[in-house]
Amino acid sequence: CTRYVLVKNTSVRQGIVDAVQRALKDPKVTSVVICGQNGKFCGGADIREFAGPMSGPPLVPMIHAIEAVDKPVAAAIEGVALGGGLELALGCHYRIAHSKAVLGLPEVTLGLLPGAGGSQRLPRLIGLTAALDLITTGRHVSAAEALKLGILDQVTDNNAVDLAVEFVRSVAGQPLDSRRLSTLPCPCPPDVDSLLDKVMSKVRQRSRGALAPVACVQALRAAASLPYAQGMEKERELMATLFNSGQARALQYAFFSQRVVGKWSLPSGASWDNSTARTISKAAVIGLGTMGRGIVVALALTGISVVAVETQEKQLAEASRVVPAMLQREAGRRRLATPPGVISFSSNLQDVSEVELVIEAVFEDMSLKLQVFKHLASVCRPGTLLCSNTSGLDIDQLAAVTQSPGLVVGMHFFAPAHVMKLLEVVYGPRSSPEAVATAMQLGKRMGKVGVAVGNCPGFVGNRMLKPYLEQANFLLEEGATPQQVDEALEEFGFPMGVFRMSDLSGLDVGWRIRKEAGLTGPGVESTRTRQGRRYSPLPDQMCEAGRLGQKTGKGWYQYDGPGGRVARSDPWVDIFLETYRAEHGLVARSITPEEILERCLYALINEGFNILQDAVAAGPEDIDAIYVFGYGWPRHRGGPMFHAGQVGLGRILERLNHHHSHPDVPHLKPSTLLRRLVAAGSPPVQKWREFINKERVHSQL
Ligand SMILES: CCC/C=C/C(=O)SCCNC(=O)CCNC(=O)[C@H](O)C(C)(C)COP(=O)([O-])OP(=O)([O-])OC[C@H]1O[C@@H](n2cnc3c(N)ncnc32)[C@H](O)[C@@H]1OP(=O)([O-])[O-]
Repeated sequence: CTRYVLVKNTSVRQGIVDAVQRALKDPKVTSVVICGQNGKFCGGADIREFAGPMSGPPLVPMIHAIEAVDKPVAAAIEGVALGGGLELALGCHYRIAHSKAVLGLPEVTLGLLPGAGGSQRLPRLIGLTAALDLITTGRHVSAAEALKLGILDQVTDNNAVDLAVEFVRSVAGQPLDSRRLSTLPCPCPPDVDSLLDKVMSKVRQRSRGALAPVACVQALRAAASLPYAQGMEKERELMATLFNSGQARALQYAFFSQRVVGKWSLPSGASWDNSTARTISKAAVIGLGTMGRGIVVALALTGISVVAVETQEKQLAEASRVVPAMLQREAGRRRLATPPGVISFSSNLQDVSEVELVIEAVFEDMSLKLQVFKHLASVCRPGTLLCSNTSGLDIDQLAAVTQSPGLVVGMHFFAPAHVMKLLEVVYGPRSSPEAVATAMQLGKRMGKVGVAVGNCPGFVGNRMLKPYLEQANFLLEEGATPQQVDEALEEFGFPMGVFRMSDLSGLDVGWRIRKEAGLTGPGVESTRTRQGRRYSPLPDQMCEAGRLGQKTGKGWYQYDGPGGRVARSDPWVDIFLETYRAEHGLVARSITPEEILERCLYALINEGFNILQDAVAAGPEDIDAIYVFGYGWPRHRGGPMFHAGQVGLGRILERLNHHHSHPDVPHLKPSTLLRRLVAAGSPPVQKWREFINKERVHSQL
C-alpha cells in the first residue's frame, strides 16, 4: 500500500485521477487510501468555479472509475467531507473518519443537488428516509452521527489516515461487490410514496418557491424507484435545470455575502484586518425582558459568565426561572453541553462593576436608556465596553453621556436573540475600531452573522423597513386587503407577509415609536399628511381600537383568542377599511400582486440605495445579509440588492419613477445612486462597492 498525497489546488480532480491510475497500474499497490491535505478531506467543489466553464476531469465519471477499481479504496476523512467531497467518499469502498470530522451534502443551500451521484448513492447506503433528511436540509453531521447512520465504517480519535491504511490492508483481496453503492438497492420504508409526498409538502412549505429542495426530493424519488443508471440520468437533468437557474446564483451569492460581511470596514479606514478585538470572558445584560433573556442565553452558550440585571423584582423572579430552561433547551437544540453556572441574576446595577462588556437591553425609550448609560458610566470600571441593544435609537447620543464614547457601540439583536442569526453592530462617529472589532468578534462567538452598520434612525434593517411598511399601509387605503398584500409577499418567498408579521410582533411597538416621534397621539390632527409627508393613520386606529395583534386575539386578522396563532380574515377589518376610505373620500380600486410587490419591495430597495449612498452600509452584501438573516428575505432571492440586479436596475428605476409620478404615492423618488448606476450601464452587484467609492472620490454622490 503506497501513499499518494493529493495536491490541494484547482487541479484536485486531475490529481485524484492520476494518483488512482498510478495505484492501479502499480503491482505493489494492493489497496488505496484517498485523503486530503492539511487535515481536511474535501469541502466540495469550488463554488467560484460555477460561474465559468468547468475545467479538468468531470467528477461523475471520476467517482465511477474509483468505485469500479478492483483494489479496495478507502476515504480517510479528516476535517470536512462536504458536497462533492462526500460524493467522492461515497464512491470509495470504505470510509474512515476522525472523530472531529464533519460530513454533509449542503448543495441544496447553494441552489443545487448532490449532482455527482450523491443523490443516488447516499440513499442506497443509509436508506431513503435518512437521505431525504440530509439532502433536503443540507445539514452537516458529526462523525459520530455519520457512523450511526452508516455513512462511515470506522471513527477514530487518532490519525484517520493511518487507521484507513491499516484498515484497507486488512481487507485487501476481499470481494468488493457489496461495497459498490451504485449496485445496491435503495432501502425504502413500505409507504415510500406517502413519505416522499410528505417530505415534498414539507420542503415546499419551509422554503416557498425554492427550486433546489424540490429537485432534491425528485432525485431521491428516482433513487427509490429507478435503476441506478436511470436515477443518474434524472440527477443530471435536474442538476442542469438548477445550475442555470437564477436561484443557484442567488444562493451562491448569499454564501459569499455571509463571509464578505465578516470582513467589515468603516469609513474611517478601520477594518477587520487592522483592528484588534478584546476577548470577553465576563459580560452583563441589563434588562431581562424578551430581548435581554435571549441575549443572556446567547452569551452563556459561548461560556462567557453573565451578570443578568433586572431592577423590577417580578420580572427578575420570572427571568431567573425561565432563562436556565431556555439555556438548556437551546444547548440541547445545538447538541452542546449546558454550560454550568455561568449566569448570575441580580437586581442591583452595582453588580456589573467587574465585567468587561455590558449590553443594555431595557425598553426602547431614549430617556430610559440615557439614564441607564449614565448609571453604567459611574458604576463600571474604566475601559468597559458599553453596548446598547437598540433597534434604531441614536448611539452617539448614548455615547455622549459616558466618559469614553469610543467604547460605545450598538448591538442590535433580533428576537428571539438566542436563535436569530443577525446582529447589527452599530458604530457611531466616535466608536473606536476596538469597540467595533470586539462586538463583531463577540457576535461571531455567539454564532451570529454580524454586520457593521452606521448610526442613523433604524440603522439598515429598520430604516429600509419603514418605506416598505408605509407602502403596505397605503395599499390598504387604495383598495387592497391585508390578505392580498400578505399573499403577494408570501408568494414571493417571505415566510410571513407584512400584516401577519405585524400581528405577531404587536402593533403597539410601532405605535409607541410613532407617538414618540409626534406622528400620532393626543393633539395630533387625524389627517393623511403628517410632518409634510403622506401618512396612513390606519395602524394607529387599529391600536386605538385595542387590536394589537396576536396578543389581544385581534389585529389585521382575527385569532382564536389572545395568544392565538392561526390567522383568519376578519370582516371587521373589511368594514373598518371601507369606512376609513369613505371618510377620506378614497375610492377602492383593484390592485394586482405585481403592484403590491413593486410598491413594497422597490420602496425597500430604493432605501437600500440611499443607505449605500450615505455609507451607512459598506456594500450591497451587507444589506443583503441583513435582510436574509434578520428579515425573512427569501435566501434563494439573494437579498434585496441582489434582487434589484436580477430584475434589472433600469426596470426598478422605471417603476419607481412611474409610482413616484402618481400624485398619491409619494416617497418613491429614486435614489441618486440608483440613477447613477443605471447611467453607468447597470454594473453587476459585485462591482457596486468599487463604483460607489469612485463616485464618492469624484463627489458625484
Ligand atoms: C457536480 C458538482 C457537485 C458538487 C457540488 C459541490 O460540492 S457544492 C459545494 C459544497 N460544499 C459546501 O457547500 C461547503 C461550503 N463551505 C463551508 O461550509 C465552510 O466554508 C467550511 C465548513 C468548509 C469551512 O468553514 P470555516 O468557517 O472554517 O471557513 P469559511 O466558511 O470562512 O471559509 C474559508 C474561506 O474558504 C472559502 N470557501 C469555503 N468553501 C468554499 C467552496 N466550496 N468554494 C469556494 N470557496 C469556499 C470561503 O469563501 C472563505 O473564503 P475567504 O472569505 O477567506 O476568501
